[in-house]
Amino acid sequence: QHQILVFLSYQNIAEIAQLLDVAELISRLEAVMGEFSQRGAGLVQPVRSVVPLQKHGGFLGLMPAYLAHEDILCTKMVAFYQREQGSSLPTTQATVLLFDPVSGVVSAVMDGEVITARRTAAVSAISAKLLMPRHAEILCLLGSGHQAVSHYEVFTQAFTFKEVRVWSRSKERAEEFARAAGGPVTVCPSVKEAVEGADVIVTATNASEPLLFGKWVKSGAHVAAVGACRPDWRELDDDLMRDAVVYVDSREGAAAESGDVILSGAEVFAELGEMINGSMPAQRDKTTVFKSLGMGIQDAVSAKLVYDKWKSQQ
Ligand SMILES: NC(=O)C1=CN([C@@H]2O[C@H](COP(=O)(O)OP(=O)(O)OC[C@H]3O[C@@H](n4cnc5c(N)ncnc54)[C@H](O)[C@@H]3O)[C@@H](O)[C@H]2O)C=CC1
Ligand SMILES: O=C([O-])C1=[NH+]CCC1
Repeated sequence: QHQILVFLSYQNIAEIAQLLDVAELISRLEAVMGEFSQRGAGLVQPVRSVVPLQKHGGFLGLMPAYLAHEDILCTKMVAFYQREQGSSLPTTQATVLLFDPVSGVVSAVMDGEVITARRTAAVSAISAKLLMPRHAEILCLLGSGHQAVSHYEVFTQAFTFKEVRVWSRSKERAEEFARAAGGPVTVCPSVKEAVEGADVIVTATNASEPLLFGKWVKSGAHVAAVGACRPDWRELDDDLMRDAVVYVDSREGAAAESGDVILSGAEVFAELGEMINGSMPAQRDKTTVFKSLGMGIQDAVSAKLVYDKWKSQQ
């Protein structure tokens, strides 16, 4: 009898978090990103289709992927919105469907919150591992929402920093973030003060105008830019985009969706996967930007990890 895993309640979100081990996830993401950048026939992932919800200031993104070698068929549906400050509605909500690729039958329906948060931070951590200064001491997080939290968790698990800073539009939110963090976090009153001297900067905001300016960024620093996923949204200014060596998760994705890339006219140097598979170098000594947009293959390997771990416990 066919059994479908349904992980959609609040309790299930905690279960997914328990099943999705960060170290395992990083290793699976490295493998799939490296394979993606070879553009072999074994991996099918169209650029995300995005349906604008103009009336509501939102978008619905559809993110299918098929990984032939591991026979993983998956799609994520993610709704994301630009909310007024203080709105109680969530900005990002996702659901992940995993299929049996032999029959096409759905094998799992999962809430996508943990998968989206953790796999995005894990991909940023891979970029930082390859591109941040060798003796990085200061991590700076811009934003204090879901992605900022997951980046804090994954980065402090993967690396050791002497200082972690956070800046957020709302000082109260930044203070809440610092209180909830598992270690000391300095709350900074401005973006400038937060980023000055930082070795690694994560931008994880819903901004649509640049908030991080190149003139504030230390030479040689690494920026993992996670927000601004629409062609007319920005987090980074032109100076930073043009002066830094720019890496992306997918060249096609960046050309279609990244306002920071499209509007600055910056050249994309390489994909993260090209560094992983050795076809392009990691320019660690330069100032670097990793522009992340999110990919269906990342959700697919994450969902498969959760599913396999759950199955092994049945
Ligand atoms: N690259 C990727 O794979 C993914 C990217 N994202 C993007 O990451 C960003 C953050 O997502 P979440 O943490 O889930 O959202 P969230 O709503 O939990 O947090 C958003 C943060 O941005 C801040 N913010 C909102 N508008 C701002 C503005 N105009 N200027 C400065 N700060 C502002 C908020 O105060 C909050 O700290 C979003 O842009 C989202 O679309 C989300 C999922 C995956
Ligand atoms: O990859 C993803 O899930 C998203 N990227 C931008 C908004 C959601």
